[in-house]
Amino acid sequence: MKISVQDLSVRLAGKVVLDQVNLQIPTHKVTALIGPSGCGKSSLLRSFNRMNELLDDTETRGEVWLDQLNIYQDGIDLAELRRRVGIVFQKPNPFPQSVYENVAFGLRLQGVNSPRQLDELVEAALVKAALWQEVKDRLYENALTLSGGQQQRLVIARAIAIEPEVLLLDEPASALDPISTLKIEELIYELKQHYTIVIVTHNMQQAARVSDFTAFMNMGRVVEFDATNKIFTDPQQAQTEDYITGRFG
Ligand SMILES: Nc1ncnc2c1ncn2[C@@H]1O[C@H](COP(=O)(O)OP(=O)(O)OP(=O)(O)O)[C@@H](O)[C@H]1O
Repeated sequence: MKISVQDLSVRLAGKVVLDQVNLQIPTHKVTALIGPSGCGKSSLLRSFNRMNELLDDTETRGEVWLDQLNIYQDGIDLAELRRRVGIVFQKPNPFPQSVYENVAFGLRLQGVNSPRQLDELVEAALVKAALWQEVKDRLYENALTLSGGQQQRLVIARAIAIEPEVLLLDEPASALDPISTLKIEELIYELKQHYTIVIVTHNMQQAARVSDFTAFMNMGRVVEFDATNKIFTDPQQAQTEDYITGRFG
């Protein structure tokens, strides 16, 4: 297991958004979080690198373990935690700087200063993000001139340049056209060889295509967690079945 969630409850502005969640996220697999709008998928995802705390008035109880580290214990280095557990959001958010600089930025913060080493690591990250061929002649153009799908792959390159162990993807393709979505899905398939991936998606076909395991959530709880194939063909809970057959949500 890469991440172990134990009795995790989260309140945002006094409202319970996660209620005693227990979940085990397997290493080097893709785990999808699905469920109706507002059920707590993003809040659960953000608890894996303590991003909920960036919001006002949050309260977290319970434990989240990253390997042997209890990430909610006192004295955690949050910058290092967020290096190990990177996150990509729905809307691509590259910096308004060059393609190259978007990827180099985090590397410089990690202390990589040699131009040759930076060049190598930027290229490697863009290759891994399946973007290199499209941008190798545009490295010094503003990242905002890329298409939305390219921008999202750039953001993924930026996240993986600093060698995270876990990649959190919060609806990474929902703002993209079908072809860009397919590219992101193919990329997820490649990336799971190196990273543990957790993806929030509204799109059940997408969850079925890209994930190995699926957690179905409802009203702040994990109702059912199992192999994706099992969840979509033989769910054990009536609520899960109702959701995947489109009876609610
Ligand atoms: N900053 C906030 N302050 C207070 N409540 C919030 C905040 N962000 C989210 N919530 C509430 O927390 C609950 C869970 O939200 P969350 O975004 O985790 O759900 P979700 O399943 O990801 O939803 P969606 O699929 O619509 O994105 C919702 O009821 C939402 O209204």
